[in-house]
Amino acid sequence: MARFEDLSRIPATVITGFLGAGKTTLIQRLLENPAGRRIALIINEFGDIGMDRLVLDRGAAEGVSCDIPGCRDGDVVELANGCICCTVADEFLPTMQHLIERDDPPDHIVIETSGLALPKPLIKAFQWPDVRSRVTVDGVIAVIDTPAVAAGLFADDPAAVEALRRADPGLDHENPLEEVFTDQLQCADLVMLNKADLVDGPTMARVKADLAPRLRPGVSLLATTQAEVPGDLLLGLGAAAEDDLDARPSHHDGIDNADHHHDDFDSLAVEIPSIADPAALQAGLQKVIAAHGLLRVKGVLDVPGKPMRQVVQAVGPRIERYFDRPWRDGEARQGRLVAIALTGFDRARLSADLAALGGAG
Ligand SMILES: Nc1nc2c(ncn2[C@@H]2O[C@H](COP(=O)(O)OP(=O)(O)OP(=O)(O)O)[C@@H](O)[C@H]2O)c(=O)[nH]1
Repeated sequence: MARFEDLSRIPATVITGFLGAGKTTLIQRLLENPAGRRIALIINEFGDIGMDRLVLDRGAAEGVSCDIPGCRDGDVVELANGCICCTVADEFLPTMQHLIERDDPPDHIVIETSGLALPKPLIKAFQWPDVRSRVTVDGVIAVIDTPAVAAGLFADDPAAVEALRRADPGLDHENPLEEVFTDQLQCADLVMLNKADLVDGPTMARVKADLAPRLRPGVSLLATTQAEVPGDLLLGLGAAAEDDLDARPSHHDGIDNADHHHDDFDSLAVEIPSIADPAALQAGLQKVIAAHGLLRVKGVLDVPGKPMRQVVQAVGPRIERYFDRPWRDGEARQGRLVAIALTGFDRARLSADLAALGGAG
């Protein structure tokens, strides 16, 4: 792949990847080690609730900055109205325009798409004349949850998928997870096989061998743990993806964005009272995740007597908890959990089950 810096335009890196694959982790790495670049970040959330801000916004004013060294006021912009590809005109383009017209424009723009977003409509937005003259898509990075892929989470009936693929990569899959996953793979300039620590060597080799034929020619697969990768490798790919859209097939080529299938997924948030025993909550959450088939849970907890808030992260059945930062002065110590699942779950029951976890601790 040609590497060049088009100095007349600001490079933008689009980070895609299914829910919980490690996109936010990658962004933390990039912001901590920006390789000398001033990076502006656009975050896109699924649903109304800014979940990633929970992780990234660790200290500063709401949604405008974070406390990672080098991150300036206004460098983090959050688009919280659902799928970025549906809000391009209303939210994304004005945000881009604002960033590039600043007196001190960033050296690089990083866009984290929601784990359920199809990347191609977003890249198409870079063809918008005002944006195209000032910004180029330097590269599309797909972050992959390797253990989830190894466990077959995204697989439809393999024979049917294979037949579809041979016939037309733009055809719908039966499984909406597979559909999002395939679109993200086919749009990528670089694929990170993240969570390498959770699979053994032969499994990683198998996933690599399975995915390689599904990528566009020349796209590399990179095994990573905690999205650890040199910033220089990610930023500066020089892909100019907006000029190359036809080579990136999508399930929704030729389909009006308004029609696309984000209604396959839904989110729900509940407030959780102070929790003295987060381990008990975790055990309960494990059961709720299994009972409702939740794809992703993220949130914060208030543990009485602790100055720090506790973050809860669940990707499928795997749950992580850690204290990330002190509650701020004047900040309500309010716990909350956000869950994402395939549409069709019993909202009332899930809501009750999650709320009941508040009694667990
Ligand atoms: N074991 C392991 N855990 C990881 C790795 N990378 C990320 N995680 C964990 O996986 C969870 C999800 O990571 P995120 O970076 O929030 O994932 P994301 O893609 O931004 O998730 P969404 O915002 O839901 O789309 C967190 O608990 C991370 O700590 C890794 O390489 N190994």
